[in-house]
Amino acid sequence: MLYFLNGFMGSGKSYWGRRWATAFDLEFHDLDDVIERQEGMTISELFKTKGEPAFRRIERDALARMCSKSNAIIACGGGTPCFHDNMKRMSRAGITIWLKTPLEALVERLLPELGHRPVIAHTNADTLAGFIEGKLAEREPFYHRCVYHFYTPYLTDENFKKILDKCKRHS
Ligand SMILES: Nc1ncnc2c1ncn2[C@@H]1O[C@H](COP(=O)(O)OP(=O)(O)OP(=O)(O)O)[C@@H](O)[C@H]1O
Ligand SMILES: O=C(O)C1=C[C@@H](O)[C@@H](O)[C@H](O)C1
Ligand SMILES: [Mg+2]
Repeated sequence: MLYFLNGFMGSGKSYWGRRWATAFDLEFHDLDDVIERQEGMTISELFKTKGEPAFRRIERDALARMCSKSNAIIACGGGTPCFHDNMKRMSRAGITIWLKTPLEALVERLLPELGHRPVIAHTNADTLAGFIEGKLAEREPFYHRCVYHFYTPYLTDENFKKILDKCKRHS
């Protein structure tokens, strides 16, 4: 089975994905890392040199390739479910999970990282929270389409294990 972790930047997709893959013996793929390796540049450089629409096409194609894997956790990019037919594709290929994180935690985690995240690079300590709030309003309808919603302050390994066990019972 394939498990797709979705959610806003800084919600912990890479953190939990890596951790659960190790704990439950699954492959782990981080879509942003896959793209950076393939393109030979960072996501920030990709946004600068090719622009966001080109990045979104590269992201769509990388996701499509991930969908042919099995027994893996895929940590998606923060915008992945919001572009092209990515949400539909993930829903068809496996289990979609939304990692929902409070605004305050996102601000605290993202503030030191502005330089590595092109979507928020233009913000600062005064404008980041407002910008995230607006983006979340835009993106939550997509995240809501995930089958499972995990509120990250209370998240444990056991939450993911329950999904794994359910999938095993149904396979
Ligand atoms: N439960 C947690 N405990 C401690 N640190 C955490 C936890 N969840 C996330 N973090 C930390 O918060 C930061 C952001 O998490 P992470 O990089 O996993 O987010 P992401 O959802 O993959 O973001 P992006 O979409 O930008 O790739 C990292 O420094 C990570 O180590
Ligand atoms: O939220 C977003 O749109 C993004 C999140 C990151 O994971 C990267 O995929 C990229 O920086 C875009
Ligand atoms: Mg990540």
